Amino acid sequence: MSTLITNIAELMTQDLEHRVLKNAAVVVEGERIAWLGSAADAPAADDAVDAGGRAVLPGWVDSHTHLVFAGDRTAEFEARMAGESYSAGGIAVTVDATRRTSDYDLTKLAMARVSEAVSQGTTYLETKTGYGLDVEHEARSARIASTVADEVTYLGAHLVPAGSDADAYTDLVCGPMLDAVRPYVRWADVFCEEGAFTAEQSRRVLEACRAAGLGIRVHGNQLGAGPGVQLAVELGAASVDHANYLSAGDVAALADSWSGWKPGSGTGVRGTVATCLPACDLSTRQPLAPGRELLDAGVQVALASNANPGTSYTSSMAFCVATAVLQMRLSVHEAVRAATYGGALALHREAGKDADGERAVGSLAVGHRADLQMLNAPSATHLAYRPGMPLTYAVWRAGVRAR
Ligand SMILES: N=CN[C@@H](CCC(=O)O)C(=O)O
Ligand SMILES: [Zn+2]
Repeated sequence: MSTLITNIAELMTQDLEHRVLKNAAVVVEGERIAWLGSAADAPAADDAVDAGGRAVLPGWVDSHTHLVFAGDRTAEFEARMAGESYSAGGIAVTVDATRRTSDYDLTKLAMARVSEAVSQGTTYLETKTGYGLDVEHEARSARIASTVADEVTYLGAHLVPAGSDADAYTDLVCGPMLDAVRPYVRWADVFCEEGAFTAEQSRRVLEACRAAGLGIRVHGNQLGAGPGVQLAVELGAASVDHANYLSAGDVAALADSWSGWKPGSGTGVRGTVATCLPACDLSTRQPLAPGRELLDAGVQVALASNANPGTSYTSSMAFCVATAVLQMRLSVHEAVRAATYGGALALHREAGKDADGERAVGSLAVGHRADLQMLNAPSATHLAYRPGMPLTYAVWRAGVRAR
């Protein structure tokens, strides 16, 4: 079954050549993109959709969310808006509520959050554990996450639970807890920050998880300068997320990590993506991550929602893109790229693999997964020009119409 989507005013491909086509068309066949180009040259298909002069771009790749949780942190948010600052300790409130929620209810909550994201144009989504913090509940979160998200990250090292010794808890994270989550996860993460895990503890977690075959990522430099970025680069993490407080040395280390990468062909050795989380920065009143500076230095940048109940209770990637343009000084093309191709790069899914039939996501090209969104607007510029407007008009996820 094939579908021709035609009469597209602007097709922002985010492919390796950064092509933006006018008066374009796309053919979707099964789960893949079978053809794209000028509408005048489009081949016939079983079915046709008239875009009516709207814009089409890749679906958002949200490479950083925490969706498996229960409970509410409105009071903490209100206190923060009244002047209090965010601290890692708030995580414990969500851990408590999450542990007290049944599998069925927790799954329903997570599924509803994924649906919310998809209805706003997200077509590929990562989510993390991290609100279980004991072997039983981390394994449960990982299992539930694996039923609702495309990619699952083990974040047992989110917070040292009250009453636990930090080093003993780190041993647990590196040992029995890792064994219990291992069947469900592809990535491991650590919150390397004052009040969470030290550099030494973070290193132990990342090394143990890497040895177990997981890809690694880091929450770093969110609340102040710290060792997260350097550790992430040194250990070859796929991404360091937050990256608000960066020294010149941090930016240089991230840039250096990309020296073996050829952006024009998408080949070579990937470095560490800097994943900026602007919705979180606004909600915690932190300075926005220096996305402009990172791009100018040659760092590959992603934008993600960081949807979670504490610091960023939104899965709106369009909001992140608008903020990146309006306040972080990215161009629309750069911001959309960071929210699509950048996220895919941070998840090592930008190129796909022939061997297991895994298709590339985050950009539009023949053979890639047919993950597309159509805006109720003639160009992607409207994402920033009309911030906050409900511009998602249609969504295809792996070739299936999801909205
Ligand atoms: N920074 C650490 N973890 C989350 C917040 C989790 C929470 O406060 O519940 C984040 O990415 O912002
Ligand atoms: Zn996070």
